[in-house]
Amino acid sequence: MKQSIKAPAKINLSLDVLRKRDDGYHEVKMVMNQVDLADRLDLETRVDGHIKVELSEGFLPVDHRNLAYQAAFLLKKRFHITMGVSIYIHKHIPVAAGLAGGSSDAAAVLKGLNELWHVGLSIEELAALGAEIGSDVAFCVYGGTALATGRGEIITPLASPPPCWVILAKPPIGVSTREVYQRVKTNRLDERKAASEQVVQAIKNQDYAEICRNLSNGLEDVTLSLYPEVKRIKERMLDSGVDAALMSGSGPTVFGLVKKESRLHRVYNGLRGFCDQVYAVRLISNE
Ligand SMILES: C[C@@](CO)(OP(=O)(O)O)[C@H](O)COP(=O)(O)OP(=O)(O)OC[C@H]1O[C@@H](n2ccc(N)nc2=O)[C@H](O)[C@@H]1O
Ligand SMILES: Nc1ncnc2c1ncn2[C@@H]1O[C@H](COP(=O)(O)OP(=O)(O)O)[C@@H](O)[C@H]1O
Repeated sequence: MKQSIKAPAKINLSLDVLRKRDDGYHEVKMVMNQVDLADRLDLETRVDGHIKVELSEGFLPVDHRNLAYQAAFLLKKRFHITMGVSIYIHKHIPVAAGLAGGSSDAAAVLKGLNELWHVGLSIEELAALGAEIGSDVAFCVYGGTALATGRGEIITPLASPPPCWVILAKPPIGVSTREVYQRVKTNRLDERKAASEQVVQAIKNQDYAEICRNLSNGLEDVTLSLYPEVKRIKERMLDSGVDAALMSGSGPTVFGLVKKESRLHRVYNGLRGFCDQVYAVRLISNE
């Protein structure tokens, strides 16, 4: 049995780092939204019980270090599945970019194998399993737009924001999420607490301008000071005429929101001369 499934990237419209926890993670509050830049995964069941991962490009491990492999392995072990799976990942999302490409691959495998292996788990159960793989996987299982709390694994679905274009610019560096969290200054956390609430409210009101005014990421200062080229891309993005710009997750991808399609080409072309990986995509709406 075969299945082809999309694994979309995400952006963080807000990311409040509330406090450091005793388990080493940080308590966060984030508004996340998927965008239509996606990997595609072809899954095919195997009777020999093995899990095999192949990739369209050669820079990622295909063994237990691959998050797609981990998802299949976890489901197989937890539910004593005898079948195996071949997973072919057509990689389109830049890696270690703050776009949750790996997490989304893991979520797609969980959802795909839940059907192909007839496991019969609910979305909540799949998200709980996903959280064992990484903090962003639960959101990727739900998809669309959501508020994420805890270490990012407690998901409350939200209405979709008003439609707009999203320009993504990814500088040619990889960022360690762990390092960025380690460098966040905890004494500045409380004053940022309100940003996600404002974004949630603006989404409820379908107020695009208010969403733009409240974009905020508590990890941005850390990555911008470590990598000045990310700061330059954000400045360039703002100069090019986007409505608002912010770094996604731990970076280094910077995204800009653009309402008017007539402005999109100018923004896109302005950034293309400056950065090799630029994408013009849309927000994905909740079904
Ligand atoms: C920053 C965010 C925002 O959406 O995304 P990315 O930049 O990775 O896309 C996430 O919080 C990243 O989630 P994810 O990439 O799944 O992180 P994990 O694998 O769970 O954790 C990697 C490391 O980041 C740190 N970490 C992660 C999540 C969290 N709430 N607090 C943390 O301190 C921990 O040191 C952990 O060891
Ligand atoms: N299928 C996968 N796709 C992308 N990255 C993966 C995958 N499996 C494991 N990884 C590892 O996960 C880490 C985070 O990747 P990714 O999810 O793309 O970035 P981010 O967490 O910044 O959004 C990378 O260091 C990468 O080596």
